[in-house]
Parts: sequence; structure tokens; C-alpha cells
Amino acid sequence: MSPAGGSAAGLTIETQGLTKRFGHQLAVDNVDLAVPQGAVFGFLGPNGSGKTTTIRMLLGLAAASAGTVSVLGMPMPRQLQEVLPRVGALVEGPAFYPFLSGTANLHRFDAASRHGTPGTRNARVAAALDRVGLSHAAGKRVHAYSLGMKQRLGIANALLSPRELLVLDEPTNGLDPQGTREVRSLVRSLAADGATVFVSSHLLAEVEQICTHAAIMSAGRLVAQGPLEELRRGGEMRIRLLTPDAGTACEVLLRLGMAPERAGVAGINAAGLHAAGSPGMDGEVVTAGAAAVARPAGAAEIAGNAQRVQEPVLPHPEDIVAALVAAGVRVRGFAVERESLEERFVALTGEGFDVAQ
Ligand SMILES: Nc1ncnc2c1ncn2[C@@H]1O[C@H](COP(=O)(O)OP(=O)(O)OP(=O)(O)O)[C@@H](O)[C@H]1O
Repeated sequence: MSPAGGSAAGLTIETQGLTKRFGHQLAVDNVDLAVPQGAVFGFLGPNGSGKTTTIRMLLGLAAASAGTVSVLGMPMPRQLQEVLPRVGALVEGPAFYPFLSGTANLHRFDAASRHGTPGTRNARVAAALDRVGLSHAAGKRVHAYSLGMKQRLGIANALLSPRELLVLDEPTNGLDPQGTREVRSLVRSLAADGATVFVSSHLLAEVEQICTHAAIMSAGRLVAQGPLEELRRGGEMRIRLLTPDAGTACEVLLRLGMAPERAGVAGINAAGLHAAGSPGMDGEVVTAGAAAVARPAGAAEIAGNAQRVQEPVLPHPEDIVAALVAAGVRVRGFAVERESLEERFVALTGEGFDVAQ
């Protein structure tokens, strides 16, 4: 039997070959998403990479050109009527009436929903406002709300009835640092209540702060997905070497099966490697990544066309240094580094991420 609210595989959202074309443009290209039940799933990608279009297809707001969508174990949009009452969504922000209070706005939304029982509306609206920390401003007109408060009111609207899945499209977009903090902490607490949260963002730092899992979109394609820890571990290991014998060093590193690159002249001071200028300590910086091989089957979270998480294989650092010294390379500085999540994402998407907090 399937677990409540998910597929047999414990997935709250599952897509296969999901594709959306606008004319000749492939906005979403053969995407296989796998969102585990209970995850806070960050849907990460630069602007225009296809996040909103994917979300619209998940919610039945746009028709797919090809592929399948399953939400809470049910096919979408075929079972839209059963699925939507169990899903709270914040997509493109609901339009509030500015001269009505927060309470009055939620009353209108609740009344418009076919699923809200009128007799319990007052209690439902009050509970939703309380849940997002807006009880104190419940009677205030929305035009006097800050952006963060409006965003929280949008989330309250998504919470008018108990939800198993929350889908939030860029919930902190346009918010000031205080509003951003408020919304992030709200997202965390919603997940702590047991809902699966699917949240899109173009901010890597945001996803790192609130998410347990992430998927990365680039130009309509899903380029990686999995638990954040696995995505982090997938970062390539590399060494950084300072030596005046860069040519010989590169030959040695190549013989060890590594891929050396000469990264310029540098020196060492108290702060570590930096611009050249310390007599006797200058040299050239050589970096070298390890040859990457696929993990053993089952060890990594793999889904469909997502790029396989790579397990880097680096020779032992002491063996690298020994080989260098044996070949007469003067080793003036040596470090082992792991590619950061940000570098990895940039490598996967070919684009920089906005790293603002
Ligand atoms: N209705 C539409 N008609 C034509 N093209 C569209 C339409 N909606 C989206 N697109 C295009 O599809 C691509 C993906 O857009 P989408 O809004 O899904 O990206 P996104 O990752 O959500 O970006 P953003 O963070 O800027 O919203 C873009 O090139 C966009 O211009």
C-alpha cells in the first residue's frame, strides 16, 4: 500500500519526462523530479531556468507538452479535484484587496474556496493568521502591511485548511532582510509541523539554510537533485600546490591520473597564498582535480535525467606530495580542498548564483 500522501516510493511529487514548449522554446525539458515525503525541497535555478513553469504544471495551472506528474500519489491534472484541497500554494502572490484587513481578505479567499465550511470560517482564518504570526495585524488594512507581511498573508491563505504539501514560488523575492528572515523561519516551522514543502529560489544561500533536499534547474533541464548533504559531498576534491617547478609538477600529477591546471604566479604571506613578492617563497599555483567516477549503484540519489552525483577519487595527499618530491618538485605550499556547493552549482548551471542573504 502507498504511504499516506505519497507514491509507493514515498514521493510526494514525482514527474517523469515533464516537458513544456512555448512555440519553439523548450522552457522545461524532460524533467524527472522526485520529492520525498516530509522534505523541505529547494527548487533552485537562475532566472528563466523553468522553475515557475514547472510549478505551474505541478499544480495543474499549465498543461504539460509531454510527460507525467504525480502529486500526493495521484496523477495530475486528472485528479486535480482530489489533490488541490490537500495542497497549499503561493505562486505569483495572491492579489489582496488593499483597503480590506488581513482578516477580511482571508474571509474572501476562504469563501471563494469550495472546500471551506462557512460555520468554521472565523476560527480557520484566525488560526491561519496566528500560524504566520499576523494576529496582531489581523485588523489592519493590507495596504499598510510590509512586503514581508503580505507574503506571510499569502502563506496564511495557503494554510486555510491543513495541507500535506506546500508549494511556494520564490517566497522571499523582493523582501527586505527582516521579511526574508521571517518567511524563512516560517517555512522551517511549517516543515516541522510535518508538511512536505517545495520551495523555489534563485538563492543558493537560502536553499542551504532551509532545505533538506534540492534540485537544480539550468536552461529547462534538471541537472542534479538529491539530499543537500549528498549534493555537497558530490563536490570535487582537488589539490592546490605552490611550486617554482610547475612544469614538472604537472607531469607528475598527470601520471597520478589527475587533471592539473596552472593558475598563475603567487607567493605566501601570513594570510596564505597570495600575489607574488615574498623572495624564496614564490612559485606558480597548480590546481588539480581528481578523476571522478560514478558511485556504486544505489549509493546516490539518482533520478532519471538528473546528472549522476559523482564520487571524487583523489590519490592520498601524502602519496601526491611524495611523488612530487621524488621527481624533484620543490613543494612550497600544498592544500587539499573540496569544491563548495556554490562552485558545484555554478559548474552545473554554467551561471553565477545570486548569493545575497
Ligand atoms: N507564457 C509563456 N510564454 C512564452 N514563454 C514563456 C512563458 N512562460 C515562461 N516562458 C519562458 O520560459 C522560460 C522559463 O521561464 P520560468 O518563468 O519558468 O523560469 P523561472 O526559472 O521561474 O524564472 P524566474 O525566476 O525568472 O521566474 C523563460 O525563458 C520564459 O521566458
